[in-house]
Amino acid sequence: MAAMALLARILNARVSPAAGRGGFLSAGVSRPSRPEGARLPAGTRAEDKGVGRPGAPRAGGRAEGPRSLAAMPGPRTLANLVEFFWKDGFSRIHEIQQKHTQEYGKIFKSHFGLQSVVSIADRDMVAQVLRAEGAAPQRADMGSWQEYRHLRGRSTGLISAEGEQWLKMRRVLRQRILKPRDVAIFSGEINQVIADLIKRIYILKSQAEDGETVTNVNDLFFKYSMEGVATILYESRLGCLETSVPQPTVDYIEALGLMFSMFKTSMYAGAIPRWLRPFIPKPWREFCRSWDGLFKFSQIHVDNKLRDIQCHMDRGESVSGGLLTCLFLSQELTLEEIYANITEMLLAGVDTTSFTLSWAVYLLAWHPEVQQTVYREIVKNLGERHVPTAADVPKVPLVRALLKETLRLFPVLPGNGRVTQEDLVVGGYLIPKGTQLALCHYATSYADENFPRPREFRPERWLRKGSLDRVDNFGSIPFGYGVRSCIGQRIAELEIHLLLIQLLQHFEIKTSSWTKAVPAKTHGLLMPGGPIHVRFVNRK
Ligand code: HEM
Repeated sequence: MAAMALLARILNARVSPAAGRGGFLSAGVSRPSRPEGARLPAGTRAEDKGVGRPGAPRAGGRAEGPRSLAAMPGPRTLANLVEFFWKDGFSRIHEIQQKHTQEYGKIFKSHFGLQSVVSIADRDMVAQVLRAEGAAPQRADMGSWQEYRHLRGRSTGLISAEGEQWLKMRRVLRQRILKPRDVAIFSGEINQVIADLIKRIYILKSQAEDGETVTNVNDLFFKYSMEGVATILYESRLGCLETSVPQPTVDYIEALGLMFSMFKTSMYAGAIPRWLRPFIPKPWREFCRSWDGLFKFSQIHVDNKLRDIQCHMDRGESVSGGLLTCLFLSQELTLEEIYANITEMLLAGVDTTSFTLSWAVYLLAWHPEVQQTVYREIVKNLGERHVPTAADVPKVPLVRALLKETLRLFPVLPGNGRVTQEDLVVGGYLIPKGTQLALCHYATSYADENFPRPREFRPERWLRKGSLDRVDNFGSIPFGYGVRSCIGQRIAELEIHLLLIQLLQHFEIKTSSWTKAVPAKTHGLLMPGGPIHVRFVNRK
């Protein structure tokens, strides 16, 4: 299914190859103290080794300047075109990150037509770029998103907005959903959705040939994620987990599907200059059509809720509620801003969560010993049938570790983007203001120096050994970092933690004769490259 594909398109498609052979153990990111200096071979300069400040005098006394982008290694335009368009590199962006990192090193430059992108596949450089960001970081050029909104008289939402407009909306939403305690109040609603999902699993099992296998679990988790996030965003149920799904919900799923199926087409929508549109109209037309569908759906549900609130107010009753109610009553956002943000959050919150759940279940099925350890912790600390709430999650650290390890192995957004807002020196190179950076999270997630035995599924690597132990690691930041990080992180975590606990309480998840090894593929997001089939065996 589709959703966050467009955000991911922006974030990933620009993530091409990453760079420079070996070399950069740690690289400084700082504002350049002077313009481009003399060029030295990569790996020989002080700041390449992370031991010099740009512009600082070297041991011999002469100040050494950063190298220019022209000196940065990277794949040539033609090689990139062949890789992406001829060899369908768009579905292997995650692998290409690793390949290019090996070929060119941890910082490298790629060209896509007129645009060049600097890719960074080093944990410390990523950390320093993100720590150096200003008040309103920019992820990528959102011109086509903004143009659609302008055309239809719509507002931008958090994903598509920039500058002051973004800051204003982020400030409002941050107060409501950014902290775990803000979203803890939704445990009850999410648990109702989980109860429906578990009922659905029993129904699907009863229809299965072997009485246990659920085929294509992502279909199920897509419905769960959509229902879960909509419960929070719209404060109402959509009926995704019912046997017969209501028509507007079916229409919305189709609009998402359209966006997903035309992933490449929609990429071109932004890339094709306006003057060419009369000659190649399809990408832009489809892009608008799918946004029309997504906005329409959100508007129907937001309006329903607002009418309901208005009725209560007209009767003089006091009104309280969740996110939408608060947004409406506080009047900090205009109605158009509410529509736009709810639309973009729904778009961002469905596939991301469902792919992560699919991978978690896949990993548990293939690693029964890990599953058993997690299950034992749940039974010991929560009990066999205790319905958990957010307050219970810290009592089962292995469940949190399971999610972190799943997202390390399968980061839904294998790469992220930033446009530099001032000149920076990264890895010894001067990166001018306005450069598109691609942060290669997939490559850093699989780097030995960040995660020993990186291919192994070992949730316990995320457990803290003591209260002072820190397991944060910029090698794996699946929700991003800093002021522009994922606003829905706590919602996603709540949905995933509560569901994993209850799934394991009810079922032992096992492979079946239909279960195959499923590779990851990039289709905007990093997703299962084939259907995942597993058995849900009832616990005694
Ligand atoms: C496993 C689930 C999820 C993952 C892995 C994920 C990951 C991400 C990442 C990596 C970013 C970019 C952060 C950055 O640039 O630093 C992002 C942005 C965003 N996410 Fe999520 N996300 C998930 C679920 C959700 C959910 C459930 C929602 C909504 C309820 C959501 C809403 C957003 C929004 C609105 C943005 C843009 C924020 C901004 O620009 O201010 N995400 N997400």
